[in-house]
Amino acid sequence: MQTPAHRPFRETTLVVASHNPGKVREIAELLKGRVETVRSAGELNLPEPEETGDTFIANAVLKARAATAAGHPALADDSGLAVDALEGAPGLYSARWAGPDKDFALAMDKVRQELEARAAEAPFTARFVCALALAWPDGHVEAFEGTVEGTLVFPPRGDQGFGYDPIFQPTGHAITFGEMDPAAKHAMSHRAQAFRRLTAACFAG
Ligand SMILES: O=P(O)(O)OP(=O)(O)OP(=O)(O)OC[C@H]1O[C@@H](n2cnc3c(O)ncnc32)[C@H](O)[C@@H]1O
Ligand SMILES: [Mg+2]
Repeated sequence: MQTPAHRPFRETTLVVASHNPGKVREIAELLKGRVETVRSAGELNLPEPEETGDTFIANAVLKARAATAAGHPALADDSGLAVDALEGAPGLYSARWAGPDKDFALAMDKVRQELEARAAEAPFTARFVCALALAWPDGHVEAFEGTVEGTLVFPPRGDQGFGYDPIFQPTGHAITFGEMDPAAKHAMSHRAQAFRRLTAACFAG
């Protein structure tokens, strides 16, 4: 059986369909040298669509498709933290656990409280998952997923990165993503893994 061909990205402008400045920064870094002009959804005043999908891929696809309204291809990221002892929570609700003020100190503490409520014992194994969707204005979509395994540590450590980074210690490392140099995080993160798949398929030459 023939594997379906991926559509190469040949345009000059790409919209990063995210309203999270931490993500936009990481994605722009990962796209460096591959795209001439990168615009963000926020800068184009694109609305933040409701994330009604029941998978990371479904949400990434709906965010990417919504952002093609500006007439350019758009790249969206839907990601989250899945904790084994919490049956995969917060998962798709990772952003929502931070509440309307996007307070991640609160969200990380909620994770700690939920683990305590279940009398879960360390090591608290978890993974970050990232789905990337690249959509074109004609409706074509390419989507890829990446993960990184690790354990959770409390109290949170480090002020690099964003979101749940200060409690996530990737397997094989003694520091959290919050303590890690951004370049080191980019070399191993769930986002970097998904990016590797995306670039091999759509930015290969
Ligand atoms: O939907 P957009 O506009 O892209 O921004 P968002 O912050 O709402 O993003 P998601 O819906 O994908 O929610 C994912 C949440 O998971 C967390 N997350 C994802 N990747 C992360 C990373 O690399 N480090 C720490 N936390 C991460 C972070 O808190 C995000 O807010
Ligand atoms: Mg979101």
